[in-house]
Amino acid sequence: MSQAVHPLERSGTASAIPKLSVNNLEIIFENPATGLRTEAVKGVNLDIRQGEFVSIVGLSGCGKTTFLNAIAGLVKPSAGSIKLDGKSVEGPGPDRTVVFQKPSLLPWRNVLSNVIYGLELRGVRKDEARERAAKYIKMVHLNGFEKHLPHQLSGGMQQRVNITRALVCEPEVLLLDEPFAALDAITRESMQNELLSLWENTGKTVLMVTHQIDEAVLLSDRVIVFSARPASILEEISIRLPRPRTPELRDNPRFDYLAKRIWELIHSTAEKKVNPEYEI
Ligand SMILES: Nc1ncnc2c1ncn2[C@@H]1O[C@H](COP(=O)(O)OP(=O)(O)OP(=O)(O)O)[C@@H](O)[C@H]1O
Repeated sequence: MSQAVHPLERSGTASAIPKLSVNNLEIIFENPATGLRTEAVKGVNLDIRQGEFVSIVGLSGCGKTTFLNAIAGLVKPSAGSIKLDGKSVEGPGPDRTVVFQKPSLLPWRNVLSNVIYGLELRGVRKDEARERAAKYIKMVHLNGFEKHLPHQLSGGMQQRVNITRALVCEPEVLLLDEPFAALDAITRESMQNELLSLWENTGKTVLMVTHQIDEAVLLSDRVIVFSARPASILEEISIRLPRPRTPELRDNPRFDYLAKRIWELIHSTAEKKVNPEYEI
């Protein structure tokens, strides 16, 4: 198998400064009605390089989405810091886009119009917006469906529009929260392949939350295993498998070994006792 050049090397942007830098992150939710607190994230330190593909796995409810939302600027850290290109993240910004599990398309807008919506909000000229949208719609093989309304698309196609809508804004960092969870196995596999080729073509930095261990191994440069809540990093696993990655890689014994290792780590943390909430 030929070894593809990693987007990081191809772009020539390898730098000592991480793209994203999370330091001692702590997130505690407070319920104003009861005064009870839920500690979701505790003491997370993580650096992500430009062009890296990193996945986060962990038990349900451990704090993965909270962590991703903090990087998106949607959740405020209780302590610690998040830096993007060395600058503190204080809220949402055009440099980051989140793709959630459920497509949130505007039902009255067709595919093209949904894809260019974010560009309209950013004041991008109409002709430029259409040109950019056409490029990404083609990349995800949705050309021919530009005039379809969301309800005229399958779930997988809707999620492709959702991802296209995020990509067309050309964010520096793409944040994916279980983007393929609602899809059947076959559609999921084809979406994983599309995501891989999009990532290879665009060189974006990707941070993805997933419950699918094999998906994390197949796509990522690194898999971060979170502990039970409050999320802390249990282990970082480098995925040294050749690229381009194809589904056949699942037959590679190394793939099996890595997936089993991650599974064991998650399993080990399931034994940990978790307090649902504690009083201030
Ligand atoms: N807005 C909020 N207010 C209060 N508590 C919250 C809030 N959002 C999340 N939590 C709590 O934080 C903890 C972590 O939730 P989070 O959604 O980050 O977990 P997760 O790992 O993404 O779970 P899953 O894999 O099931 O999606 C949970 O105990 C949850 O109840």
